[in-house]
Amino acid sequence: MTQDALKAAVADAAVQEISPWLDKNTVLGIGTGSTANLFIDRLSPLRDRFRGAVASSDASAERLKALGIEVLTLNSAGILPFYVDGADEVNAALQMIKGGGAALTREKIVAACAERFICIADGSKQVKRLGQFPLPVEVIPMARSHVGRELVKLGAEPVYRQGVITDNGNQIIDCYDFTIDDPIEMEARLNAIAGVVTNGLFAARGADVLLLGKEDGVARTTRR
Ligand SMILES: O=C[C@H](O)[C@H](O)[C@H](O)COP(=O)(O)O
Repeated sequence: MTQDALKAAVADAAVQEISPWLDKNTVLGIGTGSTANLFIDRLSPLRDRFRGAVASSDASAERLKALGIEVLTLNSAGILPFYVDGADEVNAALQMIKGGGAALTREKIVAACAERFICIADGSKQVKRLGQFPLPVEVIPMARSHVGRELVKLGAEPVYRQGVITDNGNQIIDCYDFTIDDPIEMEARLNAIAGVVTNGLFAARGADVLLLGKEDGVARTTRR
């Protein structure tokens, strides 16, 4: 199976996962990226069964609207029953690295408002140890060099993601060759650097359910 077929399989599985819980008041949290896009596409035939969605990026909001799904602001939506999103890496504890598409900050905010985070990913995203994928850090532009120096002190090799401006008007630094022994501790340490908006470690608040696409089917794991 191709990677796209595995992504499509987990998008289907996520629709099945949430479908029994939909009603006219349901507002869903929706992530960003190629896997989330496939989920959005599969959600559109069900649009009359739920109220709408909060999107974690302008791109996802546009896709939802184009398919006739109402997009609400997070402030008007309140607590969301589900947040469905992809990941760049996910470990056995369902902690993740996200932000390959630069949407990490809004993803973290929408996920924080969700009762259940459903991570949908093809099998290539599963890792024993987080950090082979360069960890994205969103920074206030004037702080970029300062944050870069602090990241070097923490053992990372920071690389400015040229030409990328986030939906929040900020910049991204990717951390290469980064040893992450304790994801929860590192998530907090990085967020404490002045000028960091957030980082792509989703460890303190990992996923609650992982739907992982493999050759022999979709494996469902819940957080222990
Ligand atoms: O900023 C982007 C998000 O964190 C994505 O969820 C992540 O990069 C995975 O994207 P994809 O489903 O395209 O692999």
